[in-house]
Amino acid sequence: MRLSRFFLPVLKETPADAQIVSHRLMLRAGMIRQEAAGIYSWLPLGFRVLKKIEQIVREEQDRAGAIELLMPTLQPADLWRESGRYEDYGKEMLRIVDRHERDLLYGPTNEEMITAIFRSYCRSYKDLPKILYHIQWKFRDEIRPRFGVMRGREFLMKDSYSFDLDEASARRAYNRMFVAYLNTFDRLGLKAVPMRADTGPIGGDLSHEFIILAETGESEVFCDSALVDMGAPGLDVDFDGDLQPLVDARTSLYAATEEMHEAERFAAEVPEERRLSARGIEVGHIFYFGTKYSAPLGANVTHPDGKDRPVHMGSYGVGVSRLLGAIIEAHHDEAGCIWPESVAPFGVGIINLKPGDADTDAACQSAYDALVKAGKDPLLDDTHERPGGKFATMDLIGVPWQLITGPRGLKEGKVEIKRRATGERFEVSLESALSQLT
Ligand SMILES: Nc1ncnc2c1ncn2[C@@H]1O[C@H](COS(=O)(=O)NC(=O)[C@@H](N)CS)[C@@H](O)[C@H]1O
Repeated sequence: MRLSRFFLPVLKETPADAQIVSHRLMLRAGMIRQEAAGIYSWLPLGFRVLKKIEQIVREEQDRAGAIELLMPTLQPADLWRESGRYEDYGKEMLRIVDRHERDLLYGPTNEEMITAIFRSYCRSYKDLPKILYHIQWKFRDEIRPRFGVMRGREFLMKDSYSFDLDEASARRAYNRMFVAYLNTFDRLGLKAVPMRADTGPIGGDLSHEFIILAETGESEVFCDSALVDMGAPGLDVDFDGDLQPLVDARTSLYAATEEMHEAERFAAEVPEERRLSARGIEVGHIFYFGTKYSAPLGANVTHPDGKDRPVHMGSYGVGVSRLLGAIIEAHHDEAGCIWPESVAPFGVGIINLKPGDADTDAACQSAYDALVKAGKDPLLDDTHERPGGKFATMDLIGVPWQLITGPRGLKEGKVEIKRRATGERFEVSLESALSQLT
């Protein structure tokens, strides 16, 4: 992409009302634009990152055996009357009446709808187990949307739903998602800690939140610090095998959100030097809630003994749009974002220090062509901005590598590459720069 043809409305000044660094940087870097409280347009740079995050979430769901579909954002109120949540959900629910005076709502989550889909087609234990998921926009009329996309009103969520014969089988689905989440957040460059969590409006009696430790996080959490560096299970995990030991290794160590925290247990179970209390960002939340929705909605299957019983279910959410904020909170410096290569909007930023100078233009073009060919998705700053401004913009938008070319360096056959995450700079020939970057 050539910057002169892109659409990157960076802001010179820091927006006053943005209280946390991820919100400030997303506005300054021209990634989002607020259209209303908690409702954003995703400008090209932010949208590129959102799609990369979404794709990694998708790949790890598929690896875990979940099947993707897509449900609408709008839902009939009658479904929620069947489950009894239409009234309970309260003011966070955006209720809509269509031209035929029918009650609709903008879905905050999809337990009812996915259960209605399941009950329409699945009647036998032979149809189980199933994990179905979609990646779809949700609406929750938060009383105080804040921190940019971190707590929006319209936000993108991956929500999966599992259907099993009984609790034992449902726990295997829960374990699949637990492991898939650890791998997902690891691929996003995040250290996510699974914590015992409250089940809230979703319900059930088994739930874990996946928390990124960050001082600007809204959640207060307490855990055994040994959990933080435990690493992810790895992409070669056998999802058809017994995942319980992997899950037990993590859930046997103390980790709880504020609502679930038990100070005495914390003191008794965790050696003092490993007691970590911190603030964190909830990027995922998984639940097992048995027949909470399948019973009222009549989602029954015939068991091998011929008896009909409601299926056992769980739901598993990831805050896809929230993850942009979480990744910036975890990876930034005073100059701007520092995107992990897996989700960076561009792989390499080429800076032409003197557009119009034949040698420099030629060097930039050949670097650009080589990087495109290598699938590195380069951004070429071919604008007539002064060099200082070019460096500042490339640092702000957080592209992991910069390739800087100008007439002086080229005279000595040199270009400069800079690693954004560490600031390291290397003066090398264009050839060796390209062999390093491709
Ligand atoms: N207002 C919000 N803005 C941005 N992300 C949000 C918001 N509310 C929730 N999320 C994200 O969505 C994830 C799942 O939301 S949830 O309420 O915990 N779980 C569910 O809705 C279940 N139906 C899981 S499928 C959360 O872990 C969080 O990362």
